[in-house]
Amino acid sequence: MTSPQDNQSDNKPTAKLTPFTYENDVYQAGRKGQKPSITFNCFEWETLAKGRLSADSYGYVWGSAGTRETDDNNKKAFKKWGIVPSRMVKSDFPDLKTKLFGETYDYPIAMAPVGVQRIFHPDGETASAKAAEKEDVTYILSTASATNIEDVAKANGDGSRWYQLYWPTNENNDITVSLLSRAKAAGYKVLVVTLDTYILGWRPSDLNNAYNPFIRPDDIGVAIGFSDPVYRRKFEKEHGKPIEEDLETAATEWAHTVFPGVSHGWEDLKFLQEHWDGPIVLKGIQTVADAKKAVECGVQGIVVSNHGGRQQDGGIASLDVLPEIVDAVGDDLEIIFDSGVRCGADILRALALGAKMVLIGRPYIYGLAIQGEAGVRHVLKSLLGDLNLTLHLSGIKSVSPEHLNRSVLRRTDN
Ligand SMILES: Cc1cc2nc3c(=O)[nH]c(=O)nc-3n(C[C@H](O)[C@H](O)[C@H](O)COP(=O)(O)O)c2cc1C
Ligand SMILES: O=C(O)C(=O)c1ccccc1
Repeated sequence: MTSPQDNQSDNKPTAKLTPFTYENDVYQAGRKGQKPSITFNCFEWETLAKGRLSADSYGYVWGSAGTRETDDNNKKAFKKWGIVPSRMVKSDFPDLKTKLFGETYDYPIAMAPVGVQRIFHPDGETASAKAAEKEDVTYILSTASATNIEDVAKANGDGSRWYQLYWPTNENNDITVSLLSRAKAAGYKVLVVTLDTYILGWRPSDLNNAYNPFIRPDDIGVAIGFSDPVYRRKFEKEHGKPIEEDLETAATEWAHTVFPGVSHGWEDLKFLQEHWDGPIVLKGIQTVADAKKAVECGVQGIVVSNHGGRQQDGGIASLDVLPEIVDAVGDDLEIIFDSGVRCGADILRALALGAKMVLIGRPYIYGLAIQGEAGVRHVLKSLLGDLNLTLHLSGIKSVSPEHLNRSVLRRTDN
């Protein structure tokens, strides 16, 4: 990636003729007869992944709730906003840096928490976390991961990482405290609490395959539970044997611990705030009313997300609720966005509507399925390269709200 600069004098066009961009590398390699090993067509990543994965695994990542209406709406919503370019803007490549929670992040994208990644590639989360570090993109680790908190931190090295909590409901909260202290000790800086998944949604593709990777005993989605000292002790005390002697029961009980079928309430947030001293972000907010409750509770951020349409059918697009939520609480906490982002223009649109950061879900998992770490890196570099050029060719100097805001968009459906 180019390192963006914005300190050029105002009266000279200064964009470098041969920037060190991904596309430039690819075109240069082409002169020597080398063709890229993975497509640059972002929609074909899904098709390629389908060719590589078992029907069960592909169905799991592609799957959405019910009739897929929420997922369809997510994708259609981006098309309702056209990007209107400004001309004669003298500037270098845009500055992609974004500020959240008092920190500067190199890029305005992060990798959404996605569980069970070893069903997509044997290297699973390790490959994704390595790719994240190499591309300077934040990795968000899911509680439903196939790799434990400490091993992912090791793979991520000096990279930026956040931890996503599926919030156990056991009586005295000791498992929650254990997960939080492990995440803190392993260098995860921000706690993302997912609110929309206290039970998995109605997913016809998984039902047809009779497939739920999370309840398998081969530690595909239970690595964090199985490696947790508090959960291990609790299991042993209750069953009189270690987890290893009854993986089946241990997996089922862990699933019930983190997906209890009942939501926590707003009042419970206090407990997390007492046990986590960094920023807390609530993922899954879709209404102004809930966004205001998040402000009242004193959390530092929200992810406007409908889980990529995987949880509730018949929902509206996550992008459609973003502007009203930004208008209501944008000055009070940080707003992050996900659901349906597939290309650079989609990232641009979500940022223009007021998000400070955009999470990428399925696309990087398709990259993982196609070529492990290299596949994830390809997807990240492609999305950033596409974003970079789309901004630049729209005459937008940076992703800060000063330059990238609603004035660059026009509704196309009225
Ligand atoms: C296979 C898969 C597993 C996921 N697992 C989690 C998870 O463990 N925790 C979570 O908060 N969200 C999870 N999500 C939702 C993503 O974090 C994100 O909200 C969603 O993928 C965004 O939509 P998109 O796929 O259209 O980009 C998962 C999504 C997929 C596709
Ligand atoms: O599939 C999902 O969307 C999800 O959040 C999840 C839940 C449990 C295990 C793996 C992923």
